[in-house]
This record gives sequence, structure tokens and C-alpha cells, in this order.
Amino acid sequence: MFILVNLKAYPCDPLEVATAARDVADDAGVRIAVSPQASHLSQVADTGVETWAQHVSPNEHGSNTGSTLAEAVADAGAVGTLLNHSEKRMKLADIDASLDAADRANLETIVCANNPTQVGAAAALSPDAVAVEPPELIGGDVSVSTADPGIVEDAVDAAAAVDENVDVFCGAGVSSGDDVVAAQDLGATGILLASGVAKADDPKAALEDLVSGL
Ligand SMILES: O=C[C@H](O)COP(=O)(O)O
Repeated sequence: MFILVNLKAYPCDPLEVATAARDVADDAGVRIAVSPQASHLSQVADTGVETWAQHVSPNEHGSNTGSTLAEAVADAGAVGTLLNHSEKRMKLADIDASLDAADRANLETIVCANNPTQVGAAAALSPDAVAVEPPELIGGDVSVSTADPGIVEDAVDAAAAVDENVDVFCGAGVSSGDDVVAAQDLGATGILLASGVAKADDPKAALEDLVSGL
């Protein structure tokens, strides 16, 4: 399983989470990455943890003020990027162009989707992975893998029907090792989570719990 910790814009210490994620990944032999604010990418990458951007813009170098250039996040140490997160929705054409931008910069990609239908559409754009996240469960206390296991299974089927090379992640409310194992049993190969670590009093203990069943 791949566990991607999205720090969103939470008021956590990105370096505390990054060093904890690095150490837990090393100790447990589990792939864990951290996705901080763009301005923290370089500091986070310098800890040695696998580092992802939260978004890249669908543009190239040029007159694009305020954009998040794929090449710039790669230069800062990111090796991948989320796209179309529920809190950063994009037009279909822009997802496609951002995937091209990520490809130019050699970034891995995860395209987020609300439901299995959107998962199928996203998979048709050939990202490395899609992540299904019911918006109503994001930031809550109940994991998608227990609240709505069918959506994870249907997302796995929807992606496979389009492109078997596209991995399927799930997210929303995941906060424990049991949640991660349940997602794995439903066919997900990765977890996208945020509040369970970013809002934890002890991020390292939260990460250790997340990988405890793997
Ligand atoms: O990017 C992460 C997802 O939106 C899930 O967030 P959450 O773990 O706080 O529910």
C-alpha cells in the first residue's frame, strides 16, 4: 500500500510530519509520501521523505502569473502531484493538460474523483492512479472503507474496465490501521488521507497505527 498524507492548508508543522513519515516508512517498509503546501515542498523534500505536490497548473513556462508550474514543483523536490482534489476541482481539459505538464516534469500523478463514474473518466486520461473520495466523508471520523465499501469496490472495477494499469486509491476519514487494511481488502492499492495525521497530536503515532496492519 502507498499512503499519501495530504497536509492541505492545515496549521501543522510540515517538517514534523515529514520526518515522522520518513522514519515510519523506513521502519515499516511501507511507501509513505507527504504532500505539503507548495511553498514547503523544498523543506519537506530535504528531510528525505517522498514529497508530492497538491496540484500543478495546466500551463507551461510563460506568462502565467499565480500558476503552480509542474517543472517548478519538480525542481523543489516533488516526485508526484495530486490533481482535481475535491477541494481543488478542475475542468476536464485542464486535468488533461495538467497531466501533460506532470509528464513533462516526470511527476507521478493521482487524479481524484468523487465516485466510480468519475473514476472511469479519470482513468481514461491515463494517470498513474485515481483516488475515489466521497466529499461528504472527507475530514470526518468515519472511513470510506467502512462507511461506503461499495464505492471503493466499484471504483476498482470502473478503473479496471478502462485501463488496468491505473491504480486505485481511496480516501476520506481514514485514520487507523484497520481502515487501511479494510481499504486494501476492497482492492485499493493506496490511501489518500489528511486530517488523521495533520490534525493528530502525535503525527508519528498516527502514522505507526496506519501501517500497523500491513
Ligand atoms: O486529501 C485527502 C483527503 O481529502 C482525505 O482527507 P481526510 O483524511 O481528512 O478525510
